Amino acid sequence: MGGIRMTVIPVNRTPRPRFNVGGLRFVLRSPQAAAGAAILLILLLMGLLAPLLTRYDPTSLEFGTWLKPSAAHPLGTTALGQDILAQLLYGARLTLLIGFVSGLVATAIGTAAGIAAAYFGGRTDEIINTVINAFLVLPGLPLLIVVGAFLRGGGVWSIILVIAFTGWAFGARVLRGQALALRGRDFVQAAIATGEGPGRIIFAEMLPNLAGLIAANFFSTALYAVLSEAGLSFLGVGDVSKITWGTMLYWAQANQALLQGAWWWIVPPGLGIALLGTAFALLNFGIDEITNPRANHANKATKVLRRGKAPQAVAPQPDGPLLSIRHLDAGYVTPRGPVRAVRDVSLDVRPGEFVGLAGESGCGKSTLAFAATRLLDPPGAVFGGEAVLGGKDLLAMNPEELRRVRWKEYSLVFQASMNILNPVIKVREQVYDAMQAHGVKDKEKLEARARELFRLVGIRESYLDAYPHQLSGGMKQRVVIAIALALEPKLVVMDEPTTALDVVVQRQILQEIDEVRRELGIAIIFITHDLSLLVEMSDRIAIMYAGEIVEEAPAREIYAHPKHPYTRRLMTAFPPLSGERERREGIPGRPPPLSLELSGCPFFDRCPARMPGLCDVKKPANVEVEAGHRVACFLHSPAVKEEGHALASD
Ligand SMILES: Nc1ncnc2c1ncn2[C@@H]1O[C@H](COP(=O)(O)OP(=O)(O)OP(=O)(O)O)[C@@H](O)[C@H]1O
Repeated sequence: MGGIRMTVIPVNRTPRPRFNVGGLRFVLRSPQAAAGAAILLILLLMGLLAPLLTRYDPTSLEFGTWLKPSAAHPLGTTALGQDILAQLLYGARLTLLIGFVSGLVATAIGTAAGIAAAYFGGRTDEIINTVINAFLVLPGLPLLIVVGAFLRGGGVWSIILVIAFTGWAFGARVLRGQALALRGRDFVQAAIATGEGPGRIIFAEMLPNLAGLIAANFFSTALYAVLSEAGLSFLGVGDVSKITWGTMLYWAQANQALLQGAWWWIVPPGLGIALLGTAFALLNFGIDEITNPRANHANKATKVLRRGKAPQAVAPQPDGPLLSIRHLDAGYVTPRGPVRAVRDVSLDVRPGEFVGLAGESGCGKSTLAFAATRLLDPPGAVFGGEAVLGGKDLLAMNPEELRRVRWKEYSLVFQASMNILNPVIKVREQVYDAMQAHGVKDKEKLEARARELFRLVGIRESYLDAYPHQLSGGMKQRVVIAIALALEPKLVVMDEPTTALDVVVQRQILQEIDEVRRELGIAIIFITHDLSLLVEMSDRIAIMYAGEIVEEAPAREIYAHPKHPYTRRLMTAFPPLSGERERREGIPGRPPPLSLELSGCPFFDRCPARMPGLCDVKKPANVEVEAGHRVACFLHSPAVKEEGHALASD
């Protein structure tokens, strides 16, 4: 199915941050993050409480030189007679500031560049990617030294700028790669298809999924910043008049502390840098663990609890169709001309009715469903006709009118719908979102409705707290069905909603769907290849062939007395509802290409009962041959048949 798969069910998300990466709860949940945070906190406190932890001024030269560690100077003194403990404590301030601020600036640049490149693509991506690559191929240290030397004398802020300027590109590249993958995911495509703006998509859909990566990026850039500052200072390129752990190492080296055997001058700042690096690395791992729900949770057993509920009476079906499709023409605009996948199709769906749509692969079922619900994306196009839902022609609505009725009046579930669930957002919020987007704000109502929906589709309520990956495919599809039902639409279009699932789960879900629609009186258009399934479930079945509806009748009637030769062949191609399984015949031949215009019956070439000179010359009209039973075949329409014969003998 080209062009239509991105269109989805009514998930409308509100842009709110869903990650509280810094939350204490999260830190406590990951031992690594907890250890990293503890080390960082200690180093931070060292800097902040420096005046309380030492009574010495770090720049004071009043002590003896090269003093070994002692009670008066626990870490000894420098060659100039400064107290090393005081330098270590005060040095933590600038070291941490440079690490954090450079990390933040570089991460912000990298994130903005990476996401902008991935989201906007095309020229924007080309330009940003070229700049990223240019920065990546420039050797890091020489670049740092050159820019550092250039900005020398600019103080701490110039160091921060230098580090951020040279350190953003790696993060940008990683972010771009991830964001590109994310942009192709169904839930982002869904957001685009439902008309969400770039800001909302980037901040509400993409950023939460990239939060782990961005956090990891921040900590690795902060680590890079601390090491770069140490390196620059060590080489004397930084501002060596300031006290940082890097400049401490510079002065120790400049005074040949190692040759003097003054290890106490080198070890403390070296250890400080190593500890800070360890803290950032641990936080990095921990945050990955926290923000990546897959890594965080073992895949739990996803046993589905089904409730034993007696089916209730079918909702009364008042006269008049809920959906009336009239002379719908739709298909695809291709370089080789239009493909007419839906040809002059008319079909009514009454309130509460279960209408099955069957036919071989490629006959236009999905195109019909998507076109009629105005969800056909380019290159798909509606060429003509109307689709009147509750008195309003969907095909004539402006985008705003359409947005108001879509999802509230009708929704859609298709085979890959479960992929529209955002993997990093709990299921509860995704169910809430659909309702919130249409005005339900009261938390209690939202929760009660979410629970009710889960009960309806047969999922234990506790799974509202789960992330999508914790659910099996069947459960995810149930969640999507629950969301599609959230606003109690009058019509739900289901395009092979269970095909990707195993047979047992398929059955269970289909029974649930049937019960739900009976309970809520929702009309359903159900598309599947499985005709025997449709016969069991549907009130009415429409058979499509080569873009046309060739037969339409109550389910039992079409099963017991199929009239169109194609329907008959289709029935024999499927196993019977009961009795022994036997080998089934396929239908020989292929349907005609939908790019062709056909003058006669589209089944002519494969029809065992074809009447040359008639069926290939004139198109049989779709007429009601018995109450509620329509067929487009000369064999079953005497009047038309006579007319056709007259034509054939002309
Ligand atoms: N993007 C596209 N460009 C051109 N032709 C397309 C495109 N998408 C679908 N088609 C054609 O439209 C016709 C109808 O496709 P459609 O998917 O509606 O059939 P279907 O009956 O739903 O098939 P299936 O059961 O396999 O999903 C097919 O012949 C298909 O090749």
